[in-house]
Amino acid sequence: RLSPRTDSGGKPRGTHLVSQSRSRPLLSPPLQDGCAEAEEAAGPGGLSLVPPSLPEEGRMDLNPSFLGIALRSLLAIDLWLSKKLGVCAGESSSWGSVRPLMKLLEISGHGITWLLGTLYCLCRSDSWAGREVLMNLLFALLLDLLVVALIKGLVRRRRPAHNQMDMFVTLSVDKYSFPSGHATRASLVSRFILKHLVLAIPLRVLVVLWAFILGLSRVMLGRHNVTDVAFGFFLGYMQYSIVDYCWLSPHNAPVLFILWNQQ
Ligand SMILES: CC(C)=CCC/C(C)=C/CC/C(C)=C/COP(=O)(O)O
Repeated sequence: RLSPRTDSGGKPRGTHLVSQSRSRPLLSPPLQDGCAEAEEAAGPGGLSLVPPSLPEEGRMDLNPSFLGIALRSLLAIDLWLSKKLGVCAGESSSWGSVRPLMKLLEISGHGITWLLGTLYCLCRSDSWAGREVLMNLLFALLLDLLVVALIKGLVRRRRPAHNQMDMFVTLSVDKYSFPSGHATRASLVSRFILKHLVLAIPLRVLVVLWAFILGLSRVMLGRHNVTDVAFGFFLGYMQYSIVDYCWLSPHNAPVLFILWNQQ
């Protein structure tokens, strides 16, 4: 049933759907007391104009904002595309045979791999310059874990239904999918490497390719929706700017470097 939406002065502002049934609403929560009269006034099952006494919960807006429509459309496209691209989500999926390779890629971008690798290199490093870069990489990785955990805990977006939760070592917030921690790490680390390591062009291309394929593999494995990965890339890129801005050096963080030197 359609009824006019009114402002506080009783002037019509838009149109709402009102539930047909009082006991079991079709599109909205149960109608409250004030709505009963509105239903009576509407008569049996027709299009009608009712008085402005409907509570907000009993209405469904039929003229949402442009932003609302755009966001809903984006979400629908995101879910549709993510499902289509989730070709390695299970062994029986169309690309199920490449799943082990995708899981290998997953480990290459895992937090533990990068933390342990950086700590190992830090222990082996015998130059101040090397130690400075690695100390900042460690800081970047920890910052990334913290930021991603905070956002995942706040947003609480569920992982896609077709995902199998068989990931290598996860934190409790990793049951959520927005943003992709692998994507943030991939873009943060690759930007870091490109800035601080002197590499030949083919190796630089390989670093960018690794980050891109790692992001894509998250969707192909069914771990994430496309928007989780896209936002993850953006977030990781921005996180590097924070690391660059707060760059730790023996001048601004002498204690850190002296302590490490005594290990
Ligand atoms: C120091 C410390 C808290 C280490 C924890 C390392 C760890 C277990 C990180 C989890 C990495 C992970 C599985 C992230 C999830 O990635 P998504 O791409 O699936 O969001």
